[in-house]
Amino acid sequence: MSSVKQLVESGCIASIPSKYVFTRSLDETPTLPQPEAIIPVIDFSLLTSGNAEQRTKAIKDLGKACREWGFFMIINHNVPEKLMKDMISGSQSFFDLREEEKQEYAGKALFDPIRWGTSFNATADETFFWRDYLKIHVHPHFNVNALTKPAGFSEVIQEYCKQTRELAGELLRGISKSLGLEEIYIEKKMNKESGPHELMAINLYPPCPQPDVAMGLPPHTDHGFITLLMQNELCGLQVLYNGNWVSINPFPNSFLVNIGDHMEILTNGKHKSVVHRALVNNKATRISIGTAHGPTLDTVVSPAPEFVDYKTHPPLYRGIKYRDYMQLQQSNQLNGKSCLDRIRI
Ligand SMILES: O=C(O)CCC(=O)C(=O)O
Ligand SMILES: [Fe+2]
Repeated sequence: MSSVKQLVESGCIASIPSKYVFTRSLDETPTLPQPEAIIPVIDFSLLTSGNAEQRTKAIKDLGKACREWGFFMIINHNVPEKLMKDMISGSQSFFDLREEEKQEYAGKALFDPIRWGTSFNATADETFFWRDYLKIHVHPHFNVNALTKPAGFSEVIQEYCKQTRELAGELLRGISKSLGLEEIYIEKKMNKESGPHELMAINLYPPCPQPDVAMGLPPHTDHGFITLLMQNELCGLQVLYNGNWVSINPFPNSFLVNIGDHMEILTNGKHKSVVHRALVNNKATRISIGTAHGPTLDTVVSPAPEFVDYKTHPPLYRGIKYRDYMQLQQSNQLNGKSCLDRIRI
């Protein structure tokens, strides 16, 4: 396997190999000029505020962001800035290891604990994406000894996951409340007691000589209930909003949150998963770190009774085990909402 990083470092390439040329359709969805799309910003300190009025307002805003965008930014959270920076520098150091050192994690299967690779599914992708990745199943079982290099990175990941798990839990409780349900409704559906599943994807997008021709990650939605995403200072993420691409320029020290397919399934389409993609640039390496928070692998997620009315709003999706859904996504091309479409009734 040749990584994009190795390709870039192997010499001065002026144009990208043909297998990376991503054909954009002629009726390409337009990208909105910046000031026209103000993405929702949720102040986490208000969501957890002791002031009932402030909390109620934050929960209402959260519900609106989930309904209208399926995407929002979180500010004033409790995850230390240094920990987020250490995640970025640890990730960079991992990808900077010699290719032979990373090979230990190459060619692994979807449910192997740690997997290093390139594109999305390099054995099946017709077009390669300009992205290398490190994927780690960080919960419920994360073996700190499984990732020995770079030194100390495992411990940083472990602490980061502990902190972001709390953040995700608070968001899921807020989303449950915003849906008029008991606070722990979604967490119960995740089988929280037996340890919900968390898959972390660390994405590395090296500088690309032809950024308009290549694609970091094509339009897709994420599996799981929500994904928490952070990045280094380089932008590239776009989300689909009202038929337009919106470029996301997050505030420093913030998190981005996507609604995933399992939230859409559970709420029978009330909260829709958001289509997003990652563009590349020709200036510097972009790193993003996304963690999908889903139920336990054996949980079957289906539309919950609270969102189903057999006369007016019957179930829109058939129930499927989280494990099988991930497998379904992995074994097909990453393409918009095509995975969710496979279980649509
Ligand atoms: O790099 C990004 O901003 C998005 C990454 C992403 O969508 C993913 O890992 O699923
Ligand atoms: Fe994604």
